[in-house]
Amino acid sequence: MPTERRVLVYQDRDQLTTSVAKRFLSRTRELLESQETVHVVLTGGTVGTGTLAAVAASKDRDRVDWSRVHLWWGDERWVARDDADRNELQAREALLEILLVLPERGLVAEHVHGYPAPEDGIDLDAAAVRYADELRRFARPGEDHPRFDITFLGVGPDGHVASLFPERAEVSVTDTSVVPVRNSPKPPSERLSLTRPAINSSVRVWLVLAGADKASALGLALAGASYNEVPAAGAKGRKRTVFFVDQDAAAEVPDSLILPEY
Ligand SMILES: O=C(O)[C@H](O)[C@@H](O)[C@H](O)[C@H](O)COP(=O)(O)O
Repeated sequence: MPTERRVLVYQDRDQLTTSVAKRFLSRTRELLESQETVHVVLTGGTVGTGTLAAVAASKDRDRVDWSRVHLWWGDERWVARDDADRNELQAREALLEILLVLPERGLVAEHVHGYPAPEDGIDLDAAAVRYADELRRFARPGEDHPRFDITFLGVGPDGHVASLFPERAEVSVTDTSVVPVRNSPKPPSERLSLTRPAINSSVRVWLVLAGADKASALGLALAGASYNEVPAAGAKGRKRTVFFVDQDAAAEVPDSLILPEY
C-alpha cells in the first residue's frame, strides 16, 4: 500500500486542535462501522494533549462507541502515575476521565493501556518488556502488536517523535516494539517509547505540531532528512501520514506540499 503524505495547515493552535479532534471523532466512528475495535496510539506534548481536550469539548464526543476503542501511548515518562509529567495522567485529565464514566458506550478501564510506572517495582528495562508483552496480547497471531488504526505523534523542536530523539541509538531499534530511553535530552531523563517499526505499522500516522520553534524540524522532515537526524522524517503510516500544523510551524514547508482540506 503506497503511503501518502499530506500537510494540512491551520491558522492557529486552537483551530488545529479543534479540527484534528473533529477528524479523529469522525474517522473513529467510520472505522467502527466496519471493524470490531479501533486501536489508537496517543502522544504526550502540548498539542497532543490539547487535541484530547478538544475531543472532550466536542459536541460529537459521545457519538463514538468508546467501549470498542483501545488506547495506547507512543511514549511515557518514567515517573510515578500521579506525577503531573506523566503523559497518561495528562490524557486522563484532558479526556479519559470523562469517557470512562459516560452513561453509555463509555471507555473501558482495561482498554486504557498505560505503560508501567516505577511504583510497579520493576526497572526500566523490565517495564519495556512488560509493555511489549501487553502489546502482543492484542496482536493478531504471529504479530507483535495490535494493528494501530491511528497513531498521534507530537514533534519536538529537534524533530523527535515519541521518545525517539535525533542521533540516539533508540531511533534505529527495529527488533522490538518498545525501548527504554535513558539520558533523554528532554526531561525527564528516563522514558519508554514505541520503536520506529511499531509506529510505522500504524495504518495512519497523524503528526500534530504548532509553533515557530517547530518550523525547521518540519521543513527538514519534509525535505527528506534522515530519520536518524530528524526522527519525524521517519514516521510513516502504512496508508497515510498527515502533518497537522499551524501557520507558524508551516513557515518552512514548500507550498507544493500543502494541500487543501481533504
Ligand atoms: O513525552 C513527551 O514529551 C512527548 O511524547 C513528546 O514526544 C512530545 O510529543 C513532543 O516533545 C512535542 O511536545 P509539544 O507538543 O509540547 O511541543
